[in-house]
Amino acid sequence: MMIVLSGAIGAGKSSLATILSEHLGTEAFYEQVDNNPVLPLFYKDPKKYAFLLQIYFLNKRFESIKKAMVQDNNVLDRSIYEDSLFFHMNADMGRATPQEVKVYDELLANMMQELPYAAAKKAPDLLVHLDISYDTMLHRIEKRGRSYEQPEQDPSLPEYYQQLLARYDGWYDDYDYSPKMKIDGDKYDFVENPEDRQKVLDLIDEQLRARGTLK
Ligand SMILES: Nc1ncnc2c1ncn2[C@@H]1O[C@H](COP(=O)(O)OP(=O)(O)OP(=O)(O)O)[C@@H](O)[C@H]1O
Ligand SMILES: Nc1nc(=O)c2ncn([C@H]3C[C@H](O)[C@@H](CO)O3)c2[nH]1
Repeated sequence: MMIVLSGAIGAGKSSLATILSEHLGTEAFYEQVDNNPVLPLFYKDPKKYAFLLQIYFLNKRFESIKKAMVQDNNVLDRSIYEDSLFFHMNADMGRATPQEVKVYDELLANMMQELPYAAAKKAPDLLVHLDISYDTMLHRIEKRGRSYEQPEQDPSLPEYYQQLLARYDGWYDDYDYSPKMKIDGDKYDFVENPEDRQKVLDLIDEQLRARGTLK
């Protein structure tokens, strides 16, 4: 069983990946963040580092999907499809050249052809999208405390975060690579509240059962 989690910055993907993989007895594969040497550079100088960061993420994402595919059962913290959302938004903000966008899009398409699920041999069984409001996003970013993500470091970050959330709405509506479901990340505190955690797990189990993925 392959489950993919999606959602904006601080939506709770890593937290839910841990909870869900423990619940299902599967393995969690996390996005490389704290050991990512390019991410702090990007936040300091997005124009200079947007393309390099994107290549870094694409490479790591591909590596982690390849590892995940070896196991039959896994939970992936963020999908490869969202990387492109980030990059195109940054490009529209003037942080990547049209040539960089072309190279990235072609490389992504090439790499996707190598993924079994891209070839429709094995799509994810379910995409679980964590939907959060702007206020929740800021609160969670503060709570987690990565210094380079804090709005005090850069007054343009609130606008960046708002744009990202707006793009995610359209992205989820258009996503059609696999079955999908949304979880209200404002409503359910699955990190601190055991009752909320159980409700979220029940909602996901229900979707997996309806599709015969979970008996
Ligand atoms: N549903 C929730 N209720 C309360 N707190 C939450 C919830 N989800 C996440 N958090 C808290 O918000 C912070 C961010 O969560 P997490 O790192 O899981 O998000 P993420 O989606 O993986 O973020 P990113 O994409 O930036 O890596 C953490 O401090 C976590 O404890
Ligand atoms: N520019 C850019 N492109 C991506 O593909 C991408 N994927 C994640 N991130 C940033 C968001 C969080 O700060 C942090 C953790 O998700 O990494 C990205 N940033």
